[in-house]
Amino acid sequence: VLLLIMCQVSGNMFMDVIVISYLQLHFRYKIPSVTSQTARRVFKTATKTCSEQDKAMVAKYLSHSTATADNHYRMLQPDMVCQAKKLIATLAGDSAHFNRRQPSEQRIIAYIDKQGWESNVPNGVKLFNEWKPSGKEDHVMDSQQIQKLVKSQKWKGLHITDIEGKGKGVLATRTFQPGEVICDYHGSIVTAKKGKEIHQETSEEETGYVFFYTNKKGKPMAIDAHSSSCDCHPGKQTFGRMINHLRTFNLRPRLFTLQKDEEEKDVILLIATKAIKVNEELSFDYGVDCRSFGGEGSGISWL
Ligand SMILES: C[S@@+](CC[C@H](N)C(=O)[O-])C[C@H]1O[C@@H](n2cnc3c(N)ncnc32)[C@H](O)[C@@H]1O
Repeated sequence: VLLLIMCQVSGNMFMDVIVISYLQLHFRYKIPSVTSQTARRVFKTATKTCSEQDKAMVAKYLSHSTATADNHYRMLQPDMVCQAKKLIATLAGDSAHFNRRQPSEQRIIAYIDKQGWESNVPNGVKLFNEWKPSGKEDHVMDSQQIQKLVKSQKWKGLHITDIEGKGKGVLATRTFQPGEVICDYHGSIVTAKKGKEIHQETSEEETGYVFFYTNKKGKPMAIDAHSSSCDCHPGKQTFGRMINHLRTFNLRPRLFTLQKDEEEKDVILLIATKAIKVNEELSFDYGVDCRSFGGEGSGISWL
C-alpha cells in the first residue's frame, strides 16, 4: 500500500499524482482506492524517521515521468538509484521484514505497535491471516530475518521424527506457503573433491549428508553435513541434513551468496514449491542418480 501511496505523492511537496505508476502498482498489488489525503498522511507517517535528504530522494525517485525522465536520468547516479530503491523497499516493508517467512501473529502486532502509527493502523490478525511471501526470491538473502535464521539455525515450524523406511525425516508443524524459505542445508563448505573424499571415508550411517553443487564462479563445491552436529552449533541437530528425497518434492534447493565482511559465503536455502500442510513430510529431489549427494544412491530403489 505504501508503495502505491508513495507513487501517488511525489515531488518536493510529495503531492503530484503519478497516474501511470499509480495504476500499474494499484493493479499489481490489488489495492483498494484511497484518497490523496490518506496517501499524504501515510507517506508522512512512514517517512517520519527518515532524514529530509532521504525523503527528498524517495520523492525524486518516484517522480519520473516521460517529461522529466531525461533530466532525471542525467542527474541520477546508479548508487543513488539503488539507495532510493532500497529505501522504498524498506519503507514498504519489503526486504527488511517478513518477506519469505511467515511471522507469528504476536510479531506482527508488536511490529505495528512499535511504529507508533496513530491512524489507519493495520489489523495484525488480518495481516497474519492474509500473509503471503513477498519480494523477489533473488533478494531473499538480503533479509535480516533469513540471515539471522541461517546463523542461529533456529528455524521454526519443523520437527525431526522417524519416517518409515527412511530413517529420520522432517515434518512441518505449521502450514507453509509456496515461496517460503523453510531452512538452509547447513554444514561446512568444502570443494567437491574434498566432499567426495569425506563421502568415501564416512561410515555407512554417515553417508548421504554431503550436498554437491556448483558455486557462482562455476566451481564444483559441496556442503559437508556428515556430522550430526556441526562445530558452529555443537549439540544441535540442524534440519536441512535430515530432509529426505522425494521425486514429488515440496522443496527446492537454491544457491544464494551471503555477503559478510568483504567475504562471500554460499548458502543453500530450501524453498517451498507448493503449499505445505501440517504434518506433511518435507522433501526435495536429490537429483537423478542422487546428484546432490555425490551419486551415492545410484541404483537405489527409492530414487
Ligand atoms: C540427507 S539424509 C536424510 C536424513 C536421513 N533419513 C536420516 O535419518 O538421517 C539422506 C539419507 O536418507 C535416506 N533417504 C533419503 N531419502 C530417502 C527415501 N526417499 N527413501 C529411503 N531413504 C531415504 C538415505 O539413507 C540417504 O542417504
